[in-house]
Amino acid sequence: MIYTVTLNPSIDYVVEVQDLKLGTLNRMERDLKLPGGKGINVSRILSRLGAENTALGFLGGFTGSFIEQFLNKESVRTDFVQISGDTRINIKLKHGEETEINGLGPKIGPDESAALLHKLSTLNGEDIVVLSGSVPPSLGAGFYERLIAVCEQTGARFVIDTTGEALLRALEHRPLLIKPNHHELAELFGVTLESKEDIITYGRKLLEKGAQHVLISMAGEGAFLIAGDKVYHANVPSGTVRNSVGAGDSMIAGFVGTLAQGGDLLEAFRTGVASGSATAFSDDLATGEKIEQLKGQVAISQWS
Ligand SMILES: Nc1ncnc2c1ncn2[C@@H]1O[C@H](COP(=O)(O)OP(=O)(O)O)[C@@H](O)[C@H]1O
Ligand SMILES: O=P(O)(O)OC[C@H]1O[C@](O)(COP(=O)(O)O)[C@@H](O)[C@@H]1O
Repeated sequence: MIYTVTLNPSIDYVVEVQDLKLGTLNRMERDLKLPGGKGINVSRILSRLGAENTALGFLGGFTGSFIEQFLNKESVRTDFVQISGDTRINIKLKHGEETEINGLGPKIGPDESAALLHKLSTLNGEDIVVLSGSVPPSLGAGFYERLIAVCEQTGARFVIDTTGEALLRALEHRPLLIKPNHHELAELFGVTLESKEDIITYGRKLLEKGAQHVLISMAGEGAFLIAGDKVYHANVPSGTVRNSVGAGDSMIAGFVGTLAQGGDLLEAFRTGVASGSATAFSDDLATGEKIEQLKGQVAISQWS
């Protein structure tokens, strides 16, 4: 079973405004309320791809109820720890470009965090845990390491989608997969990446530091998969971008979901890229049909 962990879920409030003017009244062209948070996005796509999974994490307040009800309507299995605080709202402002304003998230108490750790302690070596998204400040930056320690005790493999120090610290625990985009890769090493060769050089360093598989996504520029001594490149299908929120999570879901269902590495890479692009071309996350439709347009070549 795949378990996604969203420590800091969100209602993604997608708002479209023409000619945004700060400091004055603007009226929305359209708005959309969606369940969000990286792990939840992963679970929604996994379910649409037919990959069995359970969404874990923290939910609370009226915002948490909205998310739980939305996921249940989509038959996404959930087992969230109910908390006293309100789950946050993240604003996704579309005004020609995309501006995101993400909330900090609610306070998580010690009993609440202990309840999540207990849920993870019941897993086993057949399971995959996807740790994804920001950590609410009250849990502390080291909380991902506590979750990883539980995975190591149970034998569950883990995927982590976070950035900076938390990602670097996770590498020595041999994550099954990490997926920084090329900007996050540059920030990780404090360098400017001038070429695709630079991206590969630094992507390989993540493998040397312990990651078993490294996906480097580059938005509309395609993606690299680095595994063992091989590097593969995929182009992205053509299409019109409608909402790229959740594209990275969709890519992770496509990759992990395919592996979990017995697909090989390149099939997983293909499905991951198709899932990311299909979401970018959708208002909400991609449907399974749209992902299948785009898979045929993903060309993969061995880079080295
Ligand atoms: N503009 C785009 N055109 C086509 N596909 C896209 C676009 N933006 C994202 N995608 C797809 O989503 C994947 C992940 O997107 P990216 O923006 O790199 O991740 P993240 O959301 O983690 O930053 C890409 O590899 C690609 O498959
Ligand atoms: O676009 P991505 O990176 O795939 O993730 C989008 C998700 O991440 C979020 O922006 C949350 O990100 P953080 O957890 O890093 O705050 C959600 O609002 C949204 O659903």
